[in-house]
Amino acid sequence: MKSWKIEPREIHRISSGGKFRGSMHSLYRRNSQITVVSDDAMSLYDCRQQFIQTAMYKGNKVAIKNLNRKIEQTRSTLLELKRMKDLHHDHLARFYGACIEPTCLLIEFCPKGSLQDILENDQIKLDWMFRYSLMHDIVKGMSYLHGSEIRSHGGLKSSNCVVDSRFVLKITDFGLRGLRNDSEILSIEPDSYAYWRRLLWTAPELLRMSSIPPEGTQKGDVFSFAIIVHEIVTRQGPFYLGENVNLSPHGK
Ligand SMILES: Nc1nc2c(ncn2[C@@H]2O[C@H](COP(=O)(O)OP(=O)(O)OP(=O)(O)O)[C@@H](O)[C@H]2O)c(=O)[nH]1
Repeated sequence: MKSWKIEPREIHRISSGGKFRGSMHSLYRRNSQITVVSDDAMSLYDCRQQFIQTAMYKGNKVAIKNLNRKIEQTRSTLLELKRMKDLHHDHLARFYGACIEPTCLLIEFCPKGSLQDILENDQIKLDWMFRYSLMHDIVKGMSYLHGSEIRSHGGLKSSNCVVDSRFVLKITDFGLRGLRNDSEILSIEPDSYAYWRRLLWTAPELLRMSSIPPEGTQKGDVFSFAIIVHEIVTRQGPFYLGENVNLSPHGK
């Protein structure tokens, strides 16, 4: 039985996520604290979340990842879909399954947005305990992923770390690389800012390859993790080296 297979009638699409209310609230988790300074901060959050389509599936709010091509039901694809469906961990966004027509993947939706959104939003104050707990969540999720049959992520970056309603960080966008990659690459314009930006988390030894394996490597994931740790520490985006350091090729 294909436990991962989802029928279109089971997916109830919704246009936008819920709004957060309250002018100032603090949320606690494992001795750490995040302070959301104003309602505006959360409105900004909601705007950023429109990038991912959401739906209800069996009473769960899910993120929908549309694929531009058909799921070819080869032995290896079927095996990986089953592996993905069977993978359960507190720090990995759950894979609910795939729909054949229209072709899409259904993944656990985390309402607080991505780690990148949170770090870029200076209305949100993060104390050090909270920052450490975010790093720790990534370590736990990645360590489980590396020990699983999926073996590596290949696209770990701060926008692929999402935060749930209890402020637990979960890693998303892993596995099924063969299915996702074409759709993702096709939707990015070559030589655009987005095209180059996604490579900021890619390890140099992979960048040197003529064709980067979509599933990456475990060592490559460790490099990506280090970039994320730097982002969490500086809150200035990847590769920030201080006010007066310009890494641009045109910088003096
Ligand atoms: N709020 C929220 N945002 C999510 C969730 N999953 C993904 N996103 C965001 O939705 C946006 C689009 O995600 P994707 O379709 O995976 O694409 P991408 O991350 O831009 O591209 P790749 O990582 O290269 O696949 C990104 O900014 C993600 O951070 C989620 O569960 N909750």
